[in-house]
Amino acid sequence: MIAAEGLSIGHGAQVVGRDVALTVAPGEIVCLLGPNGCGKTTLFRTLLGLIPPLAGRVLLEGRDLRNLKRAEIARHLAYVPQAHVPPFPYQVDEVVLMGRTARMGPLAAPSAQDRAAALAALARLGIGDLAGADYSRLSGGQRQMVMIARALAQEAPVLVMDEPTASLDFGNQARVLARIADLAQAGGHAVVLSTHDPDQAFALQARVVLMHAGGILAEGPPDQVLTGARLSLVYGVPVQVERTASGRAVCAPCL
Ligand SMILES: Nc1ncnc2c1ncn2[C@@H]1O[C@H](COP(=O)(O)OP(=O)(O)OP(=O)(O)O)[C@@H](O)[C@H]1O
Repeated sequence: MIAAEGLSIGHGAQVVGRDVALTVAPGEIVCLLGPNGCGKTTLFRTLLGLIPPLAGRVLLEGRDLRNLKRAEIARHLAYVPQAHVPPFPYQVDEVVLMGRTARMGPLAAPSAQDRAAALAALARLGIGDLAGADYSRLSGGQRQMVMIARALAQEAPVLVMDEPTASLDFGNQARVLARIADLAQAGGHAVVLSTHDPDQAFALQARVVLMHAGGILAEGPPDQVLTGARLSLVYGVPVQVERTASGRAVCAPCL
């Protein structure tokens, strides 16, 4: 669905990562982990075609991203940014409708079908009752759900999410993660997300891509990739991975 081959990423002359290989299939969640500044956002921006690869290529449905027009990319690939308060008081359904842009003709007004798709996306995430609400007055968790709804309205099979649980409280983190799991399992979406919390990779049973020192240090199931030794190396503090009585893995720094 989306694949990166021999990718070097970076900004101009500054190489941030080399030899990045990555594939994400329908129904799969890939969790990108790594310390601040390791290049997660740079990789996302390259996957989205916002900055060019320094080497290698990104394939979307088997086609090189460089040969695709912006609207074509948007029909396959939706980006879920971290939710911020916008400067204007948009209504929630208007924000979600923005996800339909790539499916509308140039200068076309949203059709009844576009509006229906926006409302369906909100309903699918269980927040249909927020359609008429002022987006700027929502809680952080609700805003993040609306950003996901906007991506769903785009009807793109691949979802790229930049720290979707950043700045959310404990309950909202769990709610957003549950929705993401559902989008992959029931909806068949391919999801790539970044997080600073390795426990989330276990919770989602995601495939982990652990970035370190300008490349991918390890990749695979959380049980195999997220060992105490690797997490200690990558984050520079001693980390233990322990099992709870129910068998769940918990990563904790040894303070
Ligand atoms: N627009 C830019 N121009 C030049 N260098 C940049 C630009 N954006 C990021 N960088 C540099 O690229 C490197 C990787 O940054 P990036 O934002 O991709 O890391 P990250 O893993 O997403 O970090 P964080 O976890 O803090 O969000 C850093 O050294 C950063 O300073």
